[in-house]
Amino acid sequence: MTRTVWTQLSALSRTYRLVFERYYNLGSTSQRGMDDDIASLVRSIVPPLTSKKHKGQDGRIGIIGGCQDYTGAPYFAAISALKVGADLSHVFCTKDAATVIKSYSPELIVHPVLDSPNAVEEIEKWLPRLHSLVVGPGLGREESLLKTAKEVIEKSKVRDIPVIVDADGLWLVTQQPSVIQGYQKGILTPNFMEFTRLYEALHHEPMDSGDRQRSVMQLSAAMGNITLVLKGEQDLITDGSRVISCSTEGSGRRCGGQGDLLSGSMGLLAHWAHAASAAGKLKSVNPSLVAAFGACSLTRQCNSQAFQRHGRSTTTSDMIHEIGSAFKKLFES
Ligand SMILES: NC(=O)C1=CN([C@@H]2O[C@H](COP(=O)(O)OP(=O)(O)OC[C@H]3O[C@@H](n4cnc5c(N)ncnc54)[C@H](OP(=O)(O)O)[C@@H]3O)[C@@H](O)[C@H]2O)[C@@H](O)CC1
Ligand SMILES: Nc1ncnc2c1ncn2[C@@H]1O[C@H](COP(=O)(O)OP(=O)(O)OP(=O)(O)O)[C@@H](O)[C@H]1O
Repeated sequence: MTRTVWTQLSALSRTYRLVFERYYNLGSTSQRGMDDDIASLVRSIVPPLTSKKHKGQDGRIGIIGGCQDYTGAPYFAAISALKVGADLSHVFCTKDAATVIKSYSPELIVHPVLDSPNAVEEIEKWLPRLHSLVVGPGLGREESLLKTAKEVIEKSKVRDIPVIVDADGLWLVTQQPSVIQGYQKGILTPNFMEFTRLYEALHHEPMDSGDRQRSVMQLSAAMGNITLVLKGEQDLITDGSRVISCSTEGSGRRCGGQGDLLSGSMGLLAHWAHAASAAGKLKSVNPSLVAAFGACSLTRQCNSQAFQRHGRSTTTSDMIHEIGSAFKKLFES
């Protein structure tokens, strides 16, 4: 193990250090142990279900996305947050997408404001009530919508709200990295295509796709050590100082919308992780890494369970049906 790695490890809590020592010392055979150890950190952030709480205390999540072309993506993200355990899930979308999204689910609170002339003010009104924000699922790439998303991210940073940036939100970050650069409660969740675009925009040279671990570390560092999840056969999760991989068994099924399940559930887990950290329950661990690992393993477990039932016909809706039992298996057993 290199000196730099040891130096980084010395700053970590005993629990966290043991996790990484095990990983480095035992090599690939320790992946299972590593997964178990991080899963136990995820378990520690899950708020207990008690009769002492009122509606809203376990999470109020906002999704910025949903336009004429894409209504499924914000729905998948918002309903996933609810199914993981959020109390309220809000979608801020364009006017023509709103009725469609409402018709999918009476559980969601849908605001048809994203293309209104005072969109930022309309959304800002809700920010004090929101615990975290997911920006991008089904947002589209229209200039005015991206400008609104940018201003909402700026306002969320001022309020110190965790912000997950996915899909078209990553298109925005590729054009203007400074919108989220260095924000420690920000998490980016690119697929390989989105990652490559962002990498090349930041580094002004083609990426070496043969060494993804190095590339994710480099991109996170260039983004001010923001947490980054490169999705793929293995999900690579980093905050620029270390890489955790999540390879919970999924399936060969790659239907659209799985990334929305991931970002929606990560929105809630990021809130739980930062709240646990602020309460001293998650010491010396980057809460964003714990949230990211939790959401990746959950998504993949849902994929595996849905595939066992539906095989080739598995869709994201089938995966969403599995959230309850997958979560229980991973984090409550
Ligand atoms: N039901 C709905 O409403 C859904 C709506 N959605 C929403 O759609 C919007 C656009 O999102 P997007 O990801 O489709 O757009 P974009 O970045 O142009 O990528 C497309 C190109 O990238 C490539 N590609 C993708 N993955 C790759 C990989 N791993 N490795 C390599 N290449 C890869 C692929 O290339 P191809 O294979 O076609 O050559 C493809 O051409 C966004 O708002 C999102 O939220 C989705 O959430 C789905 C469900
Ligand atoms: N080759 C793979 N093997 C196993 N799991 C994968 C693979 N590729 C992606 N995944 C899982 O699927 C989830 C979504 O990743 P994906 O690459 O489909 O995102 P996306 O393209 O952004 O999705 P969306 O269709 O919602 O836009 C991730 O949690 C990841 O773990």
